[in-house]
Amino acid sequence: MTDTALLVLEDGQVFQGKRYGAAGQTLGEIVFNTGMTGYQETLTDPSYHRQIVVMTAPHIGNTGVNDEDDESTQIWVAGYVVRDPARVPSSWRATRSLDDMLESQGIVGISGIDTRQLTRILREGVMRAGIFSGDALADVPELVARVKAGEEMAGAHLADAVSVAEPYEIAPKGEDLGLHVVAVDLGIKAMTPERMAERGLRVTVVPSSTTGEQILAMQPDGVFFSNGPGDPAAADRSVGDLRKVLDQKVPFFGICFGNQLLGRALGYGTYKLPFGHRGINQPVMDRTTNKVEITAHNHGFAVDAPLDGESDAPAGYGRVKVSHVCLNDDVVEGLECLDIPAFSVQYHPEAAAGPHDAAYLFDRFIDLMKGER
Ligand SMILES: NC(=O)CC[C@H](N)C(=O)O
Repeated sequence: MTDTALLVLEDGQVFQGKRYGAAGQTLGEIVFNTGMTGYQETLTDPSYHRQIVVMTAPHIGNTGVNDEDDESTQIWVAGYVVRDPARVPSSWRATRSLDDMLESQGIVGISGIDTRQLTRILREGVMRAGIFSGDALADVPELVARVKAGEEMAGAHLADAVSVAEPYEIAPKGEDLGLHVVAVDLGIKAMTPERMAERGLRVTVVPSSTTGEQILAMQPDGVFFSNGPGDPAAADRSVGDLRKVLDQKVPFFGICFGNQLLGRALGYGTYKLPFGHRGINQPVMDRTTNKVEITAHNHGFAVDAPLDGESDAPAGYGRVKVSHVCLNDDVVEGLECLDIPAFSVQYHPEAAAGPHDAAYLFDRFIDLMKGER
């Protein structure tokens, strides 16, 4: 079987490379990630469901993969595009090569791509794409037609496809603060409840289908909505569940998709960014302390809320402040409610992978639950 693979963009542009991971066909929205490290966490982040991920860092796989850094039980990216994969992985933590991990989970990838040129194209706007190798190769017009028949990310509701089937509990590690958080899994990364447990919280992770009433019946001290794939505009059910929590003034914290859902629950709109933020090197201003933090991002949508001053939540939850802003493009990166105990960020304080600058947000959640804000 030939090792040739083709990456085909919806606008008809074609890149030729070599099979990386499994051979076959995959379709998805093609997006780029600017992280220099953390490929294992990226691959297993459920928010990448249905996306083909291009790594802008040229060398991928250098440290192989290990048994500790998965952010969920499987790889979620739809396909993987790299420039120069490591031939010999080297790390004392590695248990296998990245190529092996991709292949064993049937993830179709491509290597040898000029990812710099590709990223310049995607900065004009993300689009649908496909990777084809082995038996899936065909002539280019046929492959473009398959790509165009693929699903769009706008309008996609994907949280239920990645969420857990049954609730599970994570016990506090170290000192028990006696506080219980119900964390709704819309595509949660493993490190998020872990960061809470490390601070002494008891966390019950529940499926995305858990209703607002069911959440409240657990009498939580705080409610958390996780990151997750898909278009927040298609998540009306979760917005309704969240409003039930906000109505009862139960302390709330949201990350990424959870931030977009808080935005929607407050009555703001969301919109699709031209190419999104993905990587572990994104500058964000915390407008409460005026400190700049370097943060981990993975989002293609954002909340449309007034940047300056306080605004009245259109859905009637009192005053809201945009608490964090991305310094690259002024995109809303955090919301803080001033009259109800709720806040959220668009980025990833759990930092897996990524810098730990934003870990204080978990402490803010604890303060909110203790009524100390
Ligand atoms: N990581 C996330 O939660 C992503 C949220 C949403 N799917 C987006 O792309 O913006």
